[in-house]
Amino acid sequence: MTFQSFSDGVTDRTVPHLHDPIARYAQTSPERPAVITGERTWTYRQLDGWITSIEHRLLGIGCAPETVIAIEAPKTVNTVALLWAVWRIGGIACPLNTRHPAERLLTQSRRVGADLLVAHSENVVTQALNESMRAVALDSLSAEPGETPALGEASEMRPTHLPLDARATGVFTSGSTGRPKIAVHTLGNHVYSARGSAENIPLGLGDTWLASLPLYHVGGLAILFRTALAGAAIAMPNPEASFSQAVIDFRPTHVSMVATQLRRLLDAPTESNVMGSVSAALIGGSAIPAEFLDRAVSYGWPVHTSYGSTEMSSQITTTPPAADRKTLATSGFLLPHRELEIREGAIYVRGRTLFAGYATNAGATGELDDARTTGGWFATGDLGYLDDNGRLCVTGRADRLIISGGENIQPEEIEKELERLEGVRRAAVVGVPDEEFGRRPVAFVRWDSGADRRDLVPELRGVLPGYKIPDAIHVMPDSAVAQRMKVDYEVLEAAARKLR
Ligand SMILES: O=C(O)CCC(=O)c1ccccc1C(=O)O
Repeated sequence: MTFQSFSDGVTDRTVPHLHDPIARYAQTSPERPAVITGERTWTYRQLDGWITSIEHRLLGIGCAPETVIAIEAPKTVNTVALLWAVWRIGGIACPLNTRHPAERLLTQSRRVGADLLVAHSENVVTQALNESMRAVALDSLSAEPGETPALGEASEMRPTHLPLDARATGVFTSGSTGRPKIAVHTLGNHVYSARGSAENIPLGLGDTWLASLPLYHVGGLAILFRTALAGAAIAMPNPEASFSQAVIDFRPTHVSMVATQLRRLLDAPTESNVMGSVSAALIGGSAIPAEFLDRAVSYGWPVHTSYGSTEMSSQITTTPPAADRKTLATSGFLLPHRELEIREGAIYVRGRTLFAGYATNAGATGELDDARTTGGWFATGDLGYLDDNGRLCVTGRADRLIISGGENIQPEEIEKELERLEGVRRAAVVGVPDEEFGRRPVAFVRWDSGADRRDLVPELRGVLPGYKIPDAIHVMPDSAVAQRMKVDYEVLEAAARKLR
């Protein structure tokens, strides 16, 4: 049994309140940019005033501490202002995936126990009202006040201390299979996540973090907290703009991206110096194929690889600035305010960034399923180890492990090798029942357009032991691939059985 534990070294007593960072910067550096869009810049003073006006509208329609507010809203400055207003009144914001159809949005609003649905789409508001749900249009609620209040006026109206142990968000986890769970975070979870992040990736006055991830994912929300705590600015790209265009337009100092965005950036017909303004590119969400990492490193891009989860309020481990190639191949070092332990090859975590629990049928305010084992540890479901230097190496998901003839096969390892081969855009490996071995791996690949579609088995033989060579390699059906190249393994398991 491996047993290694890192403490965050924090010995101070829990600070129960946070001085609202936007109100604070509105006082101390009112003219500093808080949000930048293609059209204009909002200063901390202007954003603070805007938040205050939304706060009053929310209070005016009966919202109070612990009110659950489901939000269907695009990634815009209005949504940022709305979110901070919800946190100011002590509400619980549940941002919904805007790609879902209206029916699903209403179901999700019910699941979080929403007292109010704020929706960008008129159709969603109408349908909600038809089903006697309380709903209001984003535009009417978060319209910018006609006149921005004079300096200091806004923040003096209410106490601006936010309780860190209050529930602040309910986020739908993007599990690869099954019904998404609702992870409920406290405000303190997000705040300590941001503080630990800042100790590894410096962020300060004058910096700009591109809001390149959806606000309904924890990685998008984390950008709000990191920038607000640092007095930095968020750049809100036009929803139609590509990632590379947004980087060119805003010249941000910081970006967050998933592997697909990194790949698009590498493939974009721009020069390698597109990242010239960027001092930190945080890459998370999944493992990054070695080939992309190599190219990014060869361009000198300041990448940070990371391992995080919704339940841990984004990053858990991250590589430091200017890490060498070997370190970047790992998920990096444990950040402050988190603890990590490996038990029998499985990754357990706890600490100040660990969420409050999953919402049960009682919604985001009710009793939570706190999902912890003894000692407050949370099983991430991921497998991995800490290397001799204390860097985390993630090897795969526990629930995807294929046991074949008594041997453990981590499908992610085969996927990684397949994706390294010329012309393979995406690979997915699933286990299928087998009389002789119990289970055997079967692979699916998605080819690049114009790729030489060939038998890949001989190439795999050079890099994998025989028992890890898939019994078959099929072309991935379109029905198994969702947005962002996310694969539905359940669809593939069914397909693999049929194809046998
Ligand atoms: O894996 C997860 O669910 C969290 C991923 C995440 O938050 C993230 C994803 C991509 C880029 C940056 C981040 C981040 O940790 O901020």
